Amino acid sequence: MSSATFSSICFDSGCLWKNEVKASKANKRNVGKMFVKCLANTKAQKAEKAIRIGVLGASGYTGAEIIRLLANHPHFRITLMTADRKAGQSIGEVYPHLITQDLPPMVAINDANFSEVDAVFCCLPHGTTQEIIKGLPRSLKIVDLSADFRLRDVSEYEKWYGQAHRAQDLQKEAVYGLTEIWREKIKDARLVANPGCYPTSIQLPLVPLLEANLLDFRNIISDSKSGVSGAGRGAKEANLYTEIAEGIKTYGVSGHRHVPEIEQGLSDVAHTKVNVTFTPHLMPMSRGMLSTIYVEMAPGVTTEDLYQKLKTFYKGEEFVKLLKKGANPCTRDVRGSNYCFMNVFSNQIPGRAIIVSVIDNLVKGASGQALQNLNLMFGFPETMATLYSSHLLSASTHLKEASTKMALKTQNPFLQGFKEGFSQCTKECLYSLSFKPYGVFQSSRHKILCAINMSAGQSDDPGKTKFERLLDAAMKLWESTPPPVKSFPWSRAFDNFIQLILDLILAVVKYLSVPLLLVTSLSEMSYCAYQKKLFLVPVPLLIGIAVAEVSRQAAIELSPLLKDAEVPWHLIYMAIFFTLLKLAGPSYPFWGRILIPHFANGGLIRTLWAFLWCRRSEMAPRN
Ligand SMILES: NC(=O)C1=CN([C@@H]2O[C@H](COP(=O)(O)OP(=O)(O)OC[C@H]3O[C@@H](n4cnc5c(N)ncnc54)[C@H](OP(=O)(O)O)[C@@H]3O)[C@@H](O)[C@H]2O)C=CC1
Ligand SMILES: CC(=O)N[C@@H](CCC(=O)OP(=O)(O)O)C(=O)O
Repeated sequence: MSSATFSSICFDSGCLWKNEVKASKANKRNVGKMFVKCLANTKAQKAEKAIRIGVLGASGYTGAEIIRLLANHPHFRITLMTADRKAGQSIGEVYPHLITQDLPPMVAINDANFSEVDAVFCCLPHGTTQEIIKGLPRSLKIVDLSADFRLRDVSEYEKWYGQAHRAQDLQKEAVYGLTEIWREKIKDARLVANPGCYPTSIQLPLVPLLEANLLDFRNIISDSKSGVSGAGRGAKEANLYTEIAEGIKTYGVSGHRHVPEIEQGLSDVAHTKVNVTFTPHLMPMSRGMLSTIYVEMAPGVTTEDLYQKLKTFYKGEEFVKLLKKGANPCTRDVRGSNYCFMNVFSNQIPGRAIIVSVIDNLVKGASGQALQNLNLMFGFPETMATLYSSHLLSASTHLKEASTKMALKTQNPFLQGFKEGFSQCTKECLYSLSFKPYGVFQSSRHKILCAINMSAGQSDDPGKTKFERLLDAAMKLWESTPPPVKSFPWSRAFDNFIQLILDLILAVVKYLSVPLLLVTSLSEMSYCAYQKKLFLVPVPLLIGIAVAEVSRQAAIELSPLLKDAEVPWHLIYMAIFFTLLKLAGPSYPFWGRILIPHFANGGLIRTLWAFLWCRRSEMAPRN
């Protein structure tokens, strides 16, 4: 059951995109030689710069999710994929929804050439993973999705996983990858142990509360439910459709191997041994996870305190959202996305509260969080290729803050790209983010189409039938259009249009900035002349040029990627700084007015020179 359902969901979300790609392939054949050559060059340039990724266990569920997400990543390129039973097959044979991706065939792990990769996602069964990771070159960055490096105490590992740990040295090096909690450590890690899905859904709401001493750490109960894909794709009798459908069951009631992981994570932040009663349930659904957590509050603490704590703790987090009060988190709303939605409820028993969290076990519970982590390890924004608003229609009904953000993201792909690029660069400007309007638009459109398709296919929302009819009508209209209209490269034309507008803006800024700078400097010089200090002007001017040059070099030294970045954020910040300094000119005291505007002019001259004239323009369309 699980595999069939899973594949069909993946196919649902991928099929429109597949048609898009098919269409664009057909279009490509129609464009002139020059354009093809230009595209080929761009592709080659991109390939040259890309970070090469290996997906070990690509034929499994989490491997397939990594591949789906990486399709939208501007810097990671899959160059190696391994499988066991399915070695030798292409990814399209194993997962039809991934058929359009241009990827190498899967090879057996023993045939893998690890010199072809810079980093790996290890999506292998626990136990197997330790041996394999032990044999990998030390130059590789690794995100391990299995449980093999999650428990610091190797005797605990042996107790719960039934075998001795065979890579104890590596265990010491591993950093636990619950991104929102340990992101500073993850940034510097070489080996990240990605958390289990249940531990993710339980720790995300509890960590802030335990850290702030708001809970009684001896009295935590989590009743958690998982979709069947949590058990992997391997055939097991217990996971047959007939065994799962129309029923719910508990398993691992007296002890599940995620208990020590959850207790380790919670004890770390509570600074005392935390015990948890944890009961997992298997649900008749292919993906999704819900944890209902019963807690005893510390004396004097109220449900409102818990709500406010979570609200402040996760303020500004892209992937962890506290719902508005009273709203029930639902697995369907996070399906296919990297979100964790949560809420806090009061209980009629005084001193007790109930917390509910939901994730998609394959995304935030596995591959999405893994990609969030590898992004961090390479200094990229966590949201790169992980932003995927999954359930367009129902999410907005009760998600106050997140919904507006999501709506903005899905309805205005250009704004989404801009926001993603700008805010992340502001936050993490160590590395430049490729601000590629083409790629942003195309990948966002892919996301929208997937989201629309998923919503239309799976939603119980009343708007569904109306929406489906609308979609049908649009499809029919499209079908009846004459072939020349259909084969016209609409998407590329639109992309070119956007690029043209951006080029125009840049040209205007470029040629307007010179006269503006000249005119304003003249007025500043006339003030100096009036005060009989004109002879001093070259001094601050030259100092300004020198300071700008040193700052520019320092920024490139700190982050070499800035040199070839498509958006030179360091120069933009410098230009803003010098402009503000200059604008304040008339309000400076006497000597300030004589010296500072000319210093700013010097800085601006050097910055604009570097930005507008010296930089190689790489704004070429993404393939
Ligand atoms: N599923 C989930 O929700 C989550 C899973 N995880 C963890 O992630 C890891 C992968 O899980 P998942 O993708 O679900 O598992 P799957 O069973 O779906 O996939 C396992 C993958 O590993 C390959 N494989 C199996 N045995 C070997 C071996 N001896 N040597 C080399 N490759 C092998 C399989 O190849 P082939 O198919 O060709 O046999 C397949 O590609 C597991 O450790 C799991 O515990 C973590 C969080 C959530
Ligand atoms: C439904 C189901 O079987 N789920 C799995 C958990 C999946 C997961 O997170 O597993 P890892 O710890 O292995 O990474 C289980 O309970 O064992």
